[in-house]
Amino acid sequence: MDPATEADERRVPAPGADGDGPVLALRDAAVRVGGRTLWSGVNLRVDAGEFTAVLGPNGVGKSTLVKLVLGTVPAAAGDVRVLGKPPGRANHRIGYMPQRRAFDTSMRLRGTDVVRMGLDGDHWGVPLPFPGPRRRAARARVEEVIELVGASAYAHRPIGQCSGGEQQRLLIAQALVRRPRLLLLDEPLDSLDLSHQGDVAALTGRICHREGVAVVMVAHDVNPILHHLDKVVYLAGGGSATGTPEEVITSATLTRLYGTRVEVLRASDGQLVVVGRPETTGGGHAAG
Ligand SMILES: Nc1ncnc2c1ncn2[C@@H]1O[C@H](COP(=O)(O)OP(=O)(O)OP(=O)(O)O)[C@@H](O)[C@H]1O
Repeated sequence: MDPATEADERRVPAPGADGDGPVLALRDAAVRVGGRTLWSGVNLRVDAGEFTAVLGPNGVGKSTLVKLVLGTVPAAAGDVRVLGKPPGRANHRIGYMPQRRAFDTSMRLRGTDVVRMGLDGDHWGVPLPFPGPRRRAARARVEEVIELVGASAYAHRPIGQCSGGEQQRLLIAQALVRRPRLLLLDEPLDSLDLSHQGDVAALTGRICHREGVAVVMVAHDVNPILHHLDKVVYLAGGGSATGTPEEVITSATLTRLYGTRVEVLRASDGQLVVVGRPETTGGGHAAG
């Protein structure tokens, strides 16, 4: 970590302590990629300690919303603020876990090395030559965050030998190691079995609500995270709906967004099933 970054981190106030401004605010935002508008009119406010899901069908532009927040895709319209600044200016306070990161079974890097990379930035696998006290502080923070995500038992193993769920926990630890105020997770539940989905969802909910980190998670299926969520932004048909899951995942709202009759059913175990979405080929589909 360079000295400027370290100084920045010392200045990082407790969540909510630097005024009442939102961690993330989109007002009438739109994005264009490859010459076409993916979505427009998106409004979203995320505060410290709030867990928000970005939902919608494949290819609608969920990952692009994350890239907009990171400043790697520009807004075509509207206003976007991240910790009060234009996108890209506060990235050192954002923990980002991109979509579909998997490690080859032959990968020799240990889990602790992968977490440590969150501190070392671009120096993949080559720890920076920190002087003694900073090296000790870095090591302590890596251990702390590994404990926070419950990965102590396997963090010293080569990451290629960890299961998908274990790897996801270590990647969340990597995203958390610099004490971000905003955590952006792009489909972290993808390719996990149901039990691991539940574990990672609960872990994310705990980090968000107990540590005060704002979380924005792209999800294909809302059900594993439903009970932890404060808010959803549902993208479909070039538009969006934002609100609590109960407000947004309804037959009326999704019918309006998709422009065709869509029905939301609630199973006896509380799971949501969306029937009749345009890309749905079978009898039903988990909500998301
Ligand atoms: N740089 C680019 N140039 C052209 N098209 C792009 C670019 N980036 C993304 N797209 C297209 O924009 C659309 C939205 O992509 P995005 O990855 O945001 O969707 P998504 O909702 O996250 O999809 P999925 O659920 O399948 O991951 C896709 O059709 C994609 O091919």
